[in-house]
Order: sequence, then structure tokens, then C-alpha cells
Amino acid sequence: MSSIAKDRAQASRAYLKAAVADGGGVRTSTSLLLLDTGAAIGFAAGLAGSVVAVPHGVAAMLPWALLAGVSAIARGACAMLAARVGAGGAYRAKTRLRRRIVEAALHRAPGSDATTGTLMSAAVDEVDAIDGYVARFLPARMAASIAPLIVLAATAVASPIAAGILVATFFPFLAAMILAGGAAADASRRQFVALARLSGLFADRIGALPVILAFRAEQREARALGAASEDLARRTMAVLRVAFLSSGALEFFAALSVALVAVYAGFNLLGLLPFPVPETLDLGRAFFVLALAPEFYAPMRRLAAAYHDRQAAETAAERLAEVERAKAAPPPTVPVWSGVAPTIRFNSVSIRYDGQDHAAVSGVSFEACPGMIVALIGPSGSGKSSLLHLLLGLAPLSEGRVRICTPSPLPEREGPGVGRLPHYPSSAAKIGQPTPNPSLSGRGADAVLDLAQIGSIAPIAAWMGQSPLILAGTIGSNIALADPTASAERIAEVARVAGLSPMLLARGGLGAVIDARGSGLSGGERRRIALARALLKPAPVLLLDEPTAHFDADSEARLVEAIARACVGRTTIIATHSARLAAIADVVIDLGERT
Ligand SMILES: Nc1ncnc2c1ncn2[C@@H]1O[C@H](COP(=O)(O)OP(=O)(O)OP(=O)(O)O)[C@@H](O)[C@H]1O
Repeated sequence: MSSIAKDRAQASRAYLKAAVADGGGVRTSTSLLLLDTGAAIGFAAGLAGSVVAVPHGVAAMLPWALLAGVSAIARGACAMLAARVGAGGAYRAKTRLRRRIVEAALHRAPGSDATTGTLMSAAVDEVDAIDGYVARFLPARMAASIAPLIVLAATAVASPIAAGILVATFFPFLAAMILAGGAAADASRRQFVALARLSGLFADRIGALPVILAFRAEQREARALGAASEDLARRTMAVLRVAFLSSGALEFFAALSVALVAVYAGFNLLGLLPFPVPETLDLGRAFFVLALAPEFYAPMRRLAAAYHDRQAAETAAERLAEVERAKAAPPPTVPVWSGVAPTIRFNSVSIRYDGQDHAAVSGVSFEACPGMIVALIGPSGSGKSSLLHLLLGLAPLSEGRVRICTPSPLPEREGPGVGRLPHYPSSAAKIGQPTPNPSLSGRGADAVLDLAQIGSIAPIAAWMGQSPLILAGTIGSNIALADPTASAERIAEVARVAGLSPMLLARGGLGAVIDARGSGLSGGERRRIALARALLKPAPVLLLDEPTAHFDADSEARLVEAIARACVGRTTIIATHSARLAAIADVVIDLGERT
């Protein structure tokens, strides 16, 4: 194994160790497997005692037969409980890990190139890959390091030479296992990478199905999926080849050791050994060591069966660690936001995405005050959305500063916090001048927060993005995502203000069910849902990205009026190509002039 592969394997093991740290389930499961070995010794002793007692009648046989029977039942119970406890431990470890992975996926650093498909594959398949590791491999590994010694000790008490035979067959077996294990690790890693690639590819292509159909790229995408699944099949066959080889070696040495013990015990019993030995076995001891010999390899068999689980888990751990590494660092300061509209000051702000030569935005300065609308205009690609994303922690700040000034004090505390924000009316008229925020009067001196310190203003911002999220459910529940506590009347009101009435009439109201693809909602209707969502959120900052795109002139005029009303008392920044919408802004920043 190269040193890079070694480092990688070590890092994966350390990650797995930390991920399954509770260990309680593993220890209990291991103890049950060791009890199973103890019961196996009892079973062998019971069998041997029964055989020896046959000439002395049923009464003499009975206690031995009872011992064998109780031991057999105990073995069954231990095996069942070990599987159950292991599965419980694996479930808990997976739940904890999945929570961490989903959190890392949701809070990934701005500019991360992970696709939805790879993140889904990480949260579902790769977390599931640690199931066998915790439920089977870890208990089997711990048991395999102790149980053979117990069997060996019990065998040595009856026949030290039979114990010596077991030890002698163990070393070539170990060498074969190490060789097979190394080959299995590589093959298994390659197989798992192929599986993750296929799952990610499949999930992404399903998400992009309408686009694929529109561009008639079905054949090409089907070929790509076919190639990925053939690759997976090839790698799976390689894993199976190694698995068959290693289980062949295991079975060979297990059978060899039992055969050698049987031959030795039989010849010793008959006094036909061709060489002198310092022990003479009687029937009971000979039967005991013979019945116990298969148990020497049983823990190793169990470990070999679970070995693939370890490879799968280590490969998954590499990818899970990558997802966690891509998680954005938590902001150093976590403010408790008040519901007061802040002043947002951009000072020589530049945004450069990872891996890009040029800054998407450079040297932008402006100020958005409470009650004021700032319109960001400029040609496509001039960085309007990037500035909004910056405020939400979705784009990286590479130069300059963004400060959030609010008249209310913002004490720091542990954990994210946002109090109940006041209701921002959508009924007051918006006049062309900045409107003083009524809630500001009587407040103390400004508290100034640095965006670089707080990471995002998402808790106090209502955002309408360019690609609105639509979830399977009703139209009403999609709007209510912004404020699950909102009343039906309030949802109906924002839906009306956002211009959804004609669509709701046609589809049967807010209770109309839509699927995750939106059940044929038009681009404009999706945007209206997103706008309604933004208007519903009782947030003091409103960030709208192209709210009037896809609208005809009349609808646009009505929507511009509605937006003007909704902005009263809030700090609003709108990215737009619409001259009509820009006309209601107090400040217009033309990003095109800067390039
Ligand atoms: N995540 C990203 N990674 C790399 N580059 C990005 C990313 N997001 C945006 N960009 C680039 O940054 C530049 C500005 O993009 P942005 O979406 O901010 O422009 P825009 O003015 O909003 O465009 P439009 O009017 O078309 O919406 C573009 O060149 C874009 O390709």
C-alpha cells in the first residue's frame, strides 16, 4: 500500500472512530459474542460428557445432555441479541452521522462544487455504509481477538497438542487473510466510488429530466448511466473475486485444522500414532477437542464475513469527511437579532468565487437604509445576484466590508437566535422617498455588526431567489415555508399581492396539490410563489432577485406597486433588469458601469 493510501486509510479510520464514538452497543454486542464462545465450550463439554456416559445409562447422560441443550439455546440467544444490539448501535451512529452530514450539506461553504446528487448519495448511501461496520464488523473484530484464545485455552486443558495443531494452522491462515485483505481493500474502495458516482449521476439526471428531454439528450445520458453501471458491475465482480478467494482460504485452513485435530485425536485414542506424544487422550477429551476445533475459526469466519463492511465504511468515511470539510466555519459572532430594519453598508466589496480568475463583483460601495429601496441594475453577469447571495452567506466576500447597523443593541449569545419579528404591513403606500422606520424611534446608538463576523443575515432577511424552491405539497404549504405559523388569511393575502389569484382560480385555490416539479407551474407562477413567500416572512430586510422577470407589462405594473407597499419599513435590495421596478428605488446602483 502506498504511503498516500496508508494516510488515507488512517484518516478514514480516525473519522469512523470518532463518528461511532458511543461504543456502548459495540461493547455489549462483543460481550454477547464472547458469551457465545463460552456457550460453545459448554456445548462441546455436554456432547463429550454425553458420549462418555452412554454405557452408564440415561441417568448418567442426562446432566451432560442438559448442559449441551442449555448451551445450544444460550448460543442461539447470544447470536440473536448480538445482532439486535449491534443493529441498534448502528442505527444510533447512523442517525448522529446523518444529522451531521445533512447539516454540513446545508451549510456548505460558498462556492462549494458538490452537486445535489453527490450530497444525497452521501447522506443516504454513504451514511448507510457504516451500518455493517458498527453492527457486525466492530463486534466481530473485538470478539475475534479474544474468542480464539478462550477456545485455545479450553482445548489446551483437554489436549495441549490439539491446541498446538490449531495454533500451527493459524499462521498460514493469517498470512493468506492479510494478502486477501489488502486486495479486498482496494477492490472495495473502487467499487464504492463507482457506486457513489452512479447514485450521484442518477439523482442529478432525474432532477434534470425535463432539460434532458428538451435537448433530446436521452440517448447520451442513458449511455453515460449505462457506462457508470457497467463500471460498477465490473468493480463488484472484482470485489466478489477477492471475497471468494479469501473465504476459500479461510475455509481451507479451518477444514485443515479440524481434520488434523480429528486425525490426531483418533490415532491417539487408538494408540496408533507413529510418533511418541506426551499425552494419552480418553474418549471424553478426544471428543471434546474435536467438537471444539471448529469454534477456533468461527470468530475469524464471522470477521471475514464482515470485512467487506469495513472496506465499504472506510471508503464512505473518506467521502463523508470531504462533505464535512466543505462545511462553512461557524460565524465567530452569533447575534440575537431584533426585528428592527438595519442599515446595510457595502464598502469596496469584491466577490471572487473559488477557482475563478476574475472577481464577479469588485469595489462596490453603497448603503441601504431602513425604509429605503436599493435597486441593483446592470447587464447579465454583472454580479447583482452575487451581492444578494453575499448577504445570505452564499457567496464569498474576498475584499471590502459589509456592515449591518441597527439601532437596537445586539448582545452575543450561544446558538442562532431570532426573536419574533414584527409584522411588516403590505398595505401602506410607498412614496418615492426613503420611509423612516417607525420602530426606530426612541432607539439607542447603532450597534454595528460585520458580515464577515456573522456570516449571514438570513435570520432577518426575506429572500426571493431566481430559482424558487418548490416542494411536493399544496401551493399554500409552499408559500407557508417562509412562516409556518402564518394564518390562512395572511397566506391568501400575500398570494393575492404576489399576483397568484388567476392561477389559484384555475387550480382550485391554495389547497391545490403540486408535485416536487411544480406540476407544470409556469416560470412566472413559480416566481410569484417565491415572492409571496418572501412577503410572508416577517423580516426587516427584503432581498428580491429579479422579482418581475417573466411578467407581462400589466402584471409587472401591479407587482411593482405591491412590492413598493411591501417594502415600507424594511431595508430592501432588489436585483432587477426592469426599468419600471428600478424607478421605485431610492438608490440605483448600476453594476454595469463598473465593468
Ligand atoms: N457559484 C459560483 N461559482 C462561480 N462563479 C459564479 C458563481 N455564481 C455566480 N458566478 C459568476 O459570477 C458572475 C456574476 O453572476 P451573478 O449571478 O451575480 O450575475 P447577475 O448580474 O445576477 O446576472 P443575471 O442578471 O443574469 O442574473 C457571473 O460571471 C457568474 O458566472
